[in-house]
Amino acid sequence: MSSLEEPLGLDNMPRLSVIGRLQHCTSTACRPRVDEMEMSNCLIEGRECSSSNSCTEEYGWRRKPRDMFSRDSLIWKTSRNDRNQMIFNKFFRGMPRYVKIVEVGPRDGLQNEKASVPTAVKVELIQKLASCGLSVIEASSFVSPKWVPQLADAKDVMQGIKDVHGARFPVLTPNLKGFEAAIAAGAKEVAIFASASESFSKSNINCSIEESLTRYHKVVTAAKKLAVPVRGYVSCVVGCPVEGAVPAEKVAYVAKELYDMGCSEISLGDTIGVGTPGTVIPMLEAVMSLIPVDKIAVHFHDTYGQSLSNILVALQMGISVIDSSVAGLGGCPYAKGASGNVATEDVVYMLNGLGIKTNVDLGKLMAVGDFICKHLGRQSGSKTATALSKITADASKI
Ligand SMILES: CC(C)(COP(=O)([O-])OP(=O)([O-])OC[C@H]1O[C@@H](n2cnc3c(N)ncnc32)[C@H](O)[C@@H]1OP(=O)([O-])[O-])[C@@H](O)C(=O)NCCC(=O)NCCSC(=O)C[C@@](C)(O)CC(=O)[O-]
Repeated sequence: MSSLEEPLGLDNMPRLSVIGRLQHCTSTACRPRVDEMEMSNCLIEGRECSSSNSCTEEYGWRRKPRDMFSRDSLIWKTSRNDRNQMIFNKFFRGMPRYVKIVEVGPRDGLQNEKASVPTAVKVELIQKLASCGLSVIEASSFVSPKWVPQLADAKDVMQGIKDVHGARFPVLTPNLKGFEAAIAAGAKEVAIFASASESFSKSNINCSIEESLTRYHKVVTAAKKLAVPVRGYVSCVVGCPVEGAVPAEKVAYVAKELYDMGCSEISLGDTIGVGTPGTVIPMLEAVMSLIPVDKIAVHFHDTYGQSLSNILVALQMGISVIDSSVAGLGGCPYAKGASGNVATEDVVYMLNGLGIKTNVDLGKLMAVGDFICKHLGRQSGSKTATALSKITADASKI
């Protein structure tokens, strides 16, 4: 594989001298405009910044490129490792060293498939995913088969994976009935799913937010008695297909309710994938003001191609649990237009490039994506898998 095909890691970041040369490039197209360099007001992340101090401290490279990269400058003289460390500190401080990926393909991925996937294929999919090093794989849902017929075989799936080791296999439970069925089928972990939007709560689980919280309280109480960990989802954390923008305070409220009732982890779902860093950051800030960051997971759908940028800001904010779906499978039957989850392959590729460990074997994962896509008769939703499969037949070397 050529160097271009590997994710760019910190060790192979372009040297600052190269960036410096780019800054000095004489073409008018790329030379910083004098008015950009000299003006006392500059625009940072879309907002006006009148203080020249904050601009030069935080974004000095924008205001004074020549000084920063001149041959006499400190940066020019420091060793390459030191320079990379400086870059790391500037952009990646606070990012986790290890990220737990929660693979939701067998549940979120398959719940929206038109064609019914045979139980044996689901079981094989889960086995293969576990062999990639994924430590948490959401296996199915114990929901009403009238509502989600695609997962009506949840009990059989649990039976089929009872001898699969090395990963945890939580399942979704919408009520006590689902919880009891899940436990009887051998589930050791469950997830409950509330919404930050009233309309979506009604269409997804046929009750209001408050009613769902009362229902979930009963599930968590029953789970506590059996020492079964419960994950709590909040859907529509940025936007709702019916109501539009969802206030961050509402998301924080529902997240806190789930946390206070005893959920061990809160996954924040951008169900219809409308979030951008511009809306995700304030939403995460609101939740993080009420819940410890190490209890928060992010769950992005890639409808508008924003997932990776949203994940990057979540990482920068210290979040270390990311939900994703092999081959980008997925979508919610009750959220019209919602596309698949962010592809696990794309997440792993980005995390590899950032030097963040996941313990997931990308080559094996691509093969699993290939396996399920062939069964579904569709192309992979992963850009990484699509690109790398064209380049190398031996993906295990990645
Ligand atoms: C919540 C209910 C059950 C309410 O559904 P309901 O119709 O209001 O419930 P009900 O209590 O009136 O029961 C109706 C029938 O369902 C049965 N029933 C009742 N509960 C169960 C159960 N657990 N398992 C099996 N059967 C069940 C019950 O026994 C009865 O059967 P009948 O007497 O008519 O033969 C229904 O709305 C439902 O199952 N909804 C689930 C919908 C779903 O799975 N949506 C996708 C989840 S994805 C998501 O939420 C987003 C997420 C998590 O991925 C994150 C993100 O992307 O944002």
